[in-house]
Amino acid sequence: MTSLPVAEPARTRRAALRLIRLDGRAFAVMILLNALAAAAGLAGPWLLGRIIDEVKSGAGVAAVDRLALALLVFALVRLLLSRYASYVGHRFGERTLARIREQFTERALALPVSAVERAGTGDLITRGTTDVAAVGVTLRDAGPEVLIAAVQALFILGAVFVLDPLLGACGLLGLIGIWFASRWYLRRAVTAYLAEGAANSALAEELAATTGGARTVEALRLEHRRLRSCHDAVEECRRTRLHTLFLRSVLFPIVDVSYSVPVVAVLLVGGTLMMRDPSAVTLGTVVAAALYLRQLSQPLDTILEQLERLQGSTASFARVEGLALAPRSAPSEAPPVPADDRLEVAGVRYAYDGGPDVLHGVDLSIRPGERLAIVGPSGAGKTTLGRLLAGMDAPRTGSVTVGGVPVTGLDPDRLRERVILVTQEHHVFLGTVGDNLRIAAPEATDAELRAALAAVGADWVGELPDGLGTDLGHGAHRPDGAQAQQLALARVVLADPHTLILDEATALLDPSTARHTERALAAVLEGRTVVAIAHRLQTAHDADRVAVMQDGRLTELGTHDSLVAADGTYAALWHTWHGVKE
Ligand SMILES: Nc1ncnc2c1ncn2[C@@H]1O[C@H](COP(=O)(O)OP(=O)(O)OP(=O)(O)O)[C@@H](O)[C@H]1O
Repeated sequence: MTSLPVAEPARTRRAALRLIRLDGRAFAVMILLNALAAAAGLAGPWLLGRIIDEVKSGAGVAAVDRLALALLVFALVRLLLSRYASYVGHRFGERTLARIREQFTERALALPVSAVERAGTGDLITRGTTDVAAVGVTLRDAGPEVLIAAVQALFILGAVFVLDPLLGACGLLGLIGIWFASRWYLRRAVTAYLAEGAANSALAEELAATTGGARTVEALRLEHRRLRSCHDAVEECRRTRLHTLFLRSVLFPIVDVSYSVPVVAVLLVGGTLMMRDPSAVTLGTVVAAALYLRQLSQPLDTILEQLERLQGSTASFARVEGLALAPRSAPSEAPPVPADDRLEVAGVRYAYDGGPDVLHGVDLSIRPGERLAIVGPSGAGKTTLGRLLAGMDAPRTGSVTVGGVPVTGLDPDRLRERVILVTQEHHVFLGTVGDNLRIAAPEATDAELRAALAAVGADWVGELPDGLGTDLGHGAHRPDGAQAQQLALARVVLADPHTLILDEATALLDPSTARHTERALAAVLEGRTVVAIAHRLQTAHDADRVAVMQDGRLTELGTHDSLVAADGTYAALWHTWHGVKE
């Protein structure tokens, strides 16, 4: 399985800056308001210092009252400013998250089917849900909180330096412990938390597999083996959790002690200075500086707490942004128009994900209106050729063209009008019956939808409470396998392609469903070019021509009768199958 790309750090940074620029005004207002709130917060300790000095110098109650009132006013101003700042910040976060979601949906829809198939839909879903949500939380909470805390910490340190540069230097020196401890921690935390997350996922997977397959486990007496693997998974969870706990148990005590160090240093140095020369520094200044440094623990705590989250969501954002690096399916400018409906395969070689070639130079010309069956042993390359014919993948070398134009060069709408691959997977989308059908023909009228449903024998739609307007899916009408297939085939009728690539759509169905589908299919095939990847030789017998594939090569091509007469591989297959039938 090949994962979808992940953006490298420089690209992730550029994308983040682009998002900020798109809502630059709100971002600037948020920063400004936070800075003002932080500045208002600085008044508290300074005013307290002033009160102490006023009391010491014997000033009256009125002076102290004035300072106390100012203290109250600044506290109120700070509260209002920071409230408004977080309101602006949250709005900025939600708008940006909406932008990321829209961009993600756009990019996901532009991905070629082959890229999603190779990465597994799980990867795309995790990026679209867990990763986008993690980025959202960061944008709304962690990001602004860290910014606010950083501004506050800077202002507080600045204030101590303004009060007295020597006391400021003492405060700064006291913080060195935090700097080293957090660097030590952050270097190890990412891997440790990733390992813990992976161990949790593995345990969940083990438990789900054991409970989901309980009957099989019981029938095959696998209890001991399952218990052992669950036990191993639990043990790994414990081990990784203990490691992250150890990291925290080192960091937090050091940080807690380090918060007190600058305060103690300021009190010691300030006290010594005062005793030596009372005019050098006042008691109020020393107390204010100590209070400031005490206040510093709050923003620093926030920064440390959120840094981890920021690291996690940076990884998430790199995965979300990585989608931009995936190949896009639709060609952008002036898509070419096919001259006619002839499908040509010329010198096609194909390899999955840089592996060995599984098609080794296939040439095939399919006439409009013809029915061609492709047969061959399992792994011969029939499905791969079918996917290339339907434009779901491009050949490594050689070409697959319709009317002279490469099928992968057609835009999706035009390709849908030309070639459609019909497989056994029939997805029913959330929405009404009409919505499910209009995917293939957005402009179709209700009458056209009904005609398509009638063509595939989907009479059941007429009996639904709201007909075409009936909701399908959870909590609404849930179509069974046969009905889902009829909807898929009605979509094909509506798209009206001239060529159908049929991956033996009925081969894996139960007999009653298969009967229904075969009737519907016969109606759909009428008047079209059909390339059937045949698992049953009856399909080959009924076709105009049969192509035999072996080991990625087209080894025989001709009518059923001529191939039987030629007495080659097809004849042998036919006789074996016929023999088995009789
Ligand atoms: N997604 C994939 N990744 C890597 N190799 C693949 C993939 N799908 C098919 N192959 C390989 O390509 C070769 C051709 O497979 P393909 O499915 O086209 O054969 P097939 O004739 O359709 O077989 P079957 O009748 O079993 O469906 C096989 O060797 C198969 O293992």
